[in-house]
Amino acid sequence: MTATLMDGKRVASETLAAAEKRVAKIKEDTGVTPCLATILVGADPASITYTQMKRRRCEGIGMISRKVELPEDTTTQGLLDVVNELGSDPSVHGILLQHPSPPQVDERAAFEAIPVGKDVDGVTYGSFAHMWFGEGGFASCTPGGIVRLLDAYDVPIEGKHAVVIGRSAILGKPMAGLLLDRNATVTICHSRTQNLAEIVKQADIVVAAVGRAEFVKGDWIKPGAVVMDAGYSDNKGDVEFETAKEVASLITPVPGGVGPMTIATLIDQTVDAAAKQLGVA
Ligand SMILES: Nc1nc2c(c(=O)[nH]1)N[C@@H](CN(C=O)c1ccc(C(=O)N[C@@H](CCC(=O)O)C(=O)O)cc1)CN2
Repeated sequence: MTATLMDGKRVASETLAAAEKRVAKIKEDTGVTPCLATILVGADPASITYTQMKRRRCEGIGMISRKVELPEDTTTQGLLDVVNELGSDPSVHGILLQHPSPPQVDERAAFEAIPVGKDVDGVTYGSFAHMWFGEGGFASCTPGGIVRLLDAYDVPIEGKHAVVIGRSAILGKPMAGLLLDRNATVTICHSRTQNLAEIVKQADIVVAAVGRAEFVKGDWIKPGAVVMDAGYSDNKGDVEFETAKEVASLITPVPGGVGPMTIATLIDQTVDAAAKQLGVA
């Protein structure tokens, strides 16, 4: 069997096309243009690329992108001042703080300064709690994008065994919560899990979010399983793609799979936030 590739680029551009129509309608109804503020602290090359991509996608669908770039030596208080100002600015509907921040910054404190209604990146305790309790709220963007991609390919989730490899706050943990909310039976594994290969072998849906290139081997995959690869380091996935694609039924490539869905989800959630704040939801 050779797997069908899940085209995240195509699904992301469909999501953005639908968001563009909603942006035009919001402008027509309210005279206000939805705005996402992106905050980048320091000059990590990958983070520069990702924030540029986010801003371009915003502008490409007629939204305003407010660019905030802070120096590498920014203090926690300096960052909090910026986040608080954006949080109380009614012309800003969503706030994204690019992760990772430099080590001297208390990134958690900065995330928590984002008002939940503007947390379109789904990084605050409040957003996580809403999601975990199945009460909606903004999803962390990569897990949210993965669920959207599964839906776009009509992958059944309910009752299926989903194995999530990775337990980070913006990836593995929210991924497990979103799949649980869709009635999957979820197992969370990580780099210290014993018998990892045997557990992955039982999965109908595998989400690789461990942050290590080609960590998940093709011979761990059950024939016919759906493989979602959330890895993004140096355009290499967390799954050994060449061997896994011979066993899986559906698989995401890197690049062109989950990555584009992360950004499309961020933009779509910003449009949701703007509509809600402007009373046209
Ligand atoms: N505040 C956040 N920080 C980070 C997040 C996040 O969701 N919120 N996720 C990652 C990085 N990331 C977004 O920020 C991200 C990574 C990769 C891609 C992507 O589209 N990759 C492309 C290839 C990119 C290229 O051509 O260079 C792909 O997979 O096709 C989007 C977003 C960490 N930080």
